[in-house]
Amino acid sequence: MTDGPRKIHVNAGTPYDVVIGNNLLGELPGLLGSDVRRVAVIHPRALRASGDAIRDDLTAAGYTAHAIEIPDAEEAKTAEVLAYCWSVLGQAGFTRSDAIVSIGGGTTTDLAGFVAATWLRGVRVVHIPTTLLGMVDAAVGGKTGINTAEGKNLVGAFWEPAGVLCDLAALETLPKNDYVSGLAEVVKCGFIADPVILDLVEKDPGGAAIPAYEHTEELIARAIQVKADTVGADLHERTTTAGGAIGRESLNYGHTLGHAIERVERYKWRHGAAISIGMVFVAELARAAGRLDDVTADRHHEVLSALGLPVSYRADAWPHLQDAMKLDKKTRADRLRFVILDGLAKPTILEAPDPSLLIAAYTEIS
Ligand SMILES: NC(=O)c1ccc[n+]([C@@H]2O[C@H](COP(=O)([O-])OP(=O)(O)OC[C@H]3O[C@@H](n4cnc5c(N)ncnc54)[C@H](O)[C@@H]3O)[C@@H](O)[C@H]2O)c1
Ligand SMILES: O=C(O)C(=O)C[C@@H](O)[C@H](O)[C@H](O)COP(=O)(O)O
Ligand SMILES: [Zn+2]
Repeated sequence: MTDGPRKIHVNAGTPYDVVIGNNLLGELPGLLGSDVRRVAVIHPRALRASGDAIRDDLTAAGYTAHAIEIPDAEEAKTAEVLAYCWSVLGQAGFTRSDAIVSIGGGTTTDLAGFVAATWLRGVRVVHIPTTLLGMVDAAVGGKTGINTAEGKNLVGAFWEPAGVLCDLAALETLPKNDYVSGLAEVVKCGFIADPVILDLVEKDPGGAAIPAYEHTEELIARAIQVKADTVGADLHERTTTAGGAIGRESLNYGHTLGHAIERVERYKWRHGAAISIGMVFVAELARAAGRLDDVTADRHHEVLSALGLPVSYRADAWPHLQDAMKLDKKTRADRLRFVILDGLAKPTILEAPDPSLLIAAYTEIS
């Protein structure tokens, strides 16, 4: 008897499943539903062959299918690429009963999800993430959007997929630094909610850094479960209170500084590399604020650097980073708000920390 694919249910606004396994394309027509006639398959340049193959399968199954090629990586998350996709849909006569399929990494699912959210005010979308980061994070939970010159993900919408298909074979062609970048989000889930993830990575960090690791599927499933539970409880990121109860904002652990680094680097860095530094920074911030114990704070630097992720950044960049952090989505009025840990798996918000604490924390990582 062979094991079937694993399914993680996301009980958010419109419930759906994240399917993890191999050869999952047979599930696609069921997720598209019976009304759909036209399908646009949005893929990055690097996955042209996969995008074309899905388009051809859909055509053979009776759909009118189009492949829309977008740039690789962050170059896809722009207003120009968004407008290009809208024009293809318009020329192909896409109606509200038609659908988008995304196949690619988090940049593709973010862009394609936003295309789906905005075309005719919303059409069905199915994500087929092909990076580790896409599988464990970007394709799940309905955050979609693009970057602007002023900051990361500044324009977007919550738009949930009808389903997510994680074909593990896709990870075999992923460059190693892209795979390791995805591990940063996996480790994030370990720190904010599921420390077993940290144990599994620390057992053999060199092994964990490649998809053939014996615990890869468990790491992926655990990280998706953290994301599913979190967005299921607070889809629209509304429940965090000044009193310390924290909802979806916990998934932004390490992202306040991380997104600022991405902007300073003009979106040339991988997201996971930037948030790795961001997580070490907030661990130091929490330690400096007397909120986090030394063992847990040190563990950030240890586990992330053991995976080959960056844990420090240029000292002279601090003024630019401070500037970029002002536009973080968690900021309220002029008050910066950081997700920190009060202990392992105890995320909370540190509101408007004293500038001396911020400088102390940045000094530790620069
Ligand atoms: N919406 C969310 O909740 C959410 C969560 C986390 C991250 N994100 C976003 O995700 C983005 C990062 O995603 P990413 O790390 O997947 O990067 P990515 O989408 O840029 O993919 C990395 C590179 O790998 C290529 N690629 C993708 N799959 C491949 C495969 N199987 N084989 C070979 N090459 C492949 C891509 O074309 C790209 O060049 C960031 O923009 C980040 O902001 C969004
Ligand atoms: O899903 C969430 O919520 C997250 O914060 C997950 C993050 O890993 C992700 O990078 C997300 O895109 C960041 O969202 P943003 O609202 O800070 O742009
Ligand atoms: Zn992220």
